[in-house]
Amino acid sequence: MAQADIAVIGMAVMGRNLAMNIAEKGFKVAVYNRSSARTDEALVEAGDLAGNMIACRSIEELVAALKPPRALLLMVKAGAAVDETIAQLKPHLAKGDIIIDAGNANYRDSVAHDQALSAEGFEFLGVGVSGGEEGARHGPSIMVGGSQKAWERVQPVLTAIAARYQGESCCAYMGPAGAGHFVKTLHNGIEYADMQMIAEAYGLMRAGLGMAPSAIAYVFEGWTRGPLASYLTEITVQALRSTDPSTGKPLVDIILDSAGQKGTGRWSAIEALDLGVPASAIAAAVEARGLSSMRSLRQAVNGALGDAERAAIGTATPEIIAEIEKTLLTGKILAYAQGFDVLAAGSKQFGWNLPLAEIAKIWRAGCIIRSRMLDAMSRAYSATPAPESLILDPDFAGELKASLPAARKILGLAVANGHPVPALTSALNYLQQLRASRATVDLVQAQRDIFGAHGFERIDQPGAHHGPWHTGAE
Ligand SMILES: NC(=O)C1=CN([C@@H]2O[C@H](COP(=O)(O)OP(=O)(O)OC[C@H]3O[C@@H](n4cnc5c(N)ncnc54)[C@H](OP(=O)(O)O)[C@@H]3O)[C@@H](O)[C@H]2O)C=CC1
Ligand SMILES: O=C(CO)[C@H](O)[C@H](O)COP(=O)(O)O
Repeated sequence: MAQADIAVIGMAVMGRNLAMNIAEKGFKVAVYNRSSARTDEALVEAGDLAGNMIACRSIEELVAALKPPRALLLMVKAGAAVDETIAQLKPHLAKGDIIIDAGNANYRDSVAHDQALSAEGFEFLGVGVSGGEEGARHGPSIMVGGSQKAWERVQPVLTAIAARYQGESCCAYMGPAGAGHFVKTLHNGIEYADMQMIAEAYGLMRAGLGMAPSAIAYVFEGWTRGPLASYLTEITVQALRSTDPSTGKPLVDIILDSAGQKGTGRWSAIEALDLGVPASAIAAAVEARGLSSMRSLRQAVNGALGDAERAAIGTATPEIIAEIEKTLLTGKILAYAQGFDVLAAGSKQFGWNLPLAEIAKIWRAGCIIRSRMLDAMSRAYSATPAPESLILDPDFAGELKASLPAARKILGLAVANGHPVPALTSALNYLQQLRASRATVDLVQAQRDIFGAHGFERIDQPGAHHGPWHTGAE
């Protein structure tokens, strides 16, 4: 009998935890996985919650279990798995049924799915979900894109299962299809930058100040009570306090220094480039992960040029630690500013009218980049008119002004002493370029005109100009 409010397809980490979350909120959820063993495991793991779950072992069974119009939430691998699942579902669905892709899809795929499915009479939602396993189980941040009608149908479920920040649900409608996954992609781009900059600050304390992981954990723990308070700061403490049971060494020292990535960070950097918006801190973080995985090249360069001599940048005094905190704060504000600039540009380009203040609000809890700073960001974007950049919000401008001298000093020391700090320096250079009263591209314009007659504007006369360029010697 059709009795389930929603289906979840994909019983891996995210899907099974979302299903338990849905069941816990009092909804009936039909669950299905390509291989049934995972469905069985999910039901066992659900314990008492299994009473609100209907295990289905075929697509036919799944579709029959759902109340019309049927809502089917896919939580499978992004890309081909989504395409294949949609193709398998379609013959069994009726017009008006809703397919929800809640994985980390590329927003372009969501736009294409929406077009194809709506032409056949189905509804589509592209939904970004962030929070990992814990978030999926107890409250993720949820970014919805797609048809309004479909959103209204599933809003009670999605709003109920999302995280709450001071009583407000961290689930919101972002705009038409594509908007939800675009916002999730930029969430992950910011996530990459934040994580990389934390790792660079760690590197400065470890190799630059000679501190042990446990001592650095203590520093990060202090930072969880200040402006850097965030989930990522908290899990950094957890990571640095962990010990490898088999060797007794800090676990972080046992982990291969080669980072994985599934694509969302790279997509953020690509979208930023496509939209012509600088997102240098995000791009640097993506490149740092890519470079970390080029192990044979790294070894070859190390062998050819010798080990990088990472010299001390000082001793671990409270003063220098406070300066590193300010450096990280500077980088973090700028990375978020860049991420929001890409969102604003995408919104304009695609006519989405993305709610920037709302985005900052629903990122305050549940998601991986949840942080104290996002509350101030939601306030900043609630202003009328909204600031052109977060850097121009008086509170963030004040924070940057106060932190900038420390960031310059620390990053100067880092570069001079051989410490790689690509994301932090990218962020700082971005700001230094933005605030320079005169950029050095006057010379670039001169070069373009000399080799390509591209012309230039003068500061004292309107119109396009060429040369005259000096020729001959001296
Ligand atoms: N893990 C995380 O922290 C987060 C993940 N996400 C996103 O959520 C989605 C699910 O993530 P996660 O739970 O980690 O699982 P995975 O990304 O590891 O995907 C595994 C699931 O996909 C199914 N699957 C794979 N290929 C196919 C296919 N061709 N047809 C049908 N089903 C297929 C698997 O079924 P089977 O068991 O039969 O192989 C399984 O249910 C992904 O898009 C991911 O990027 C989003 C936020 C956080
Ligand atoms: O979406 C997420 C969190 O928000 C996922 O954890 C995602 O897999 C992280 O990306 P990557 O695997 O590329 O580090």
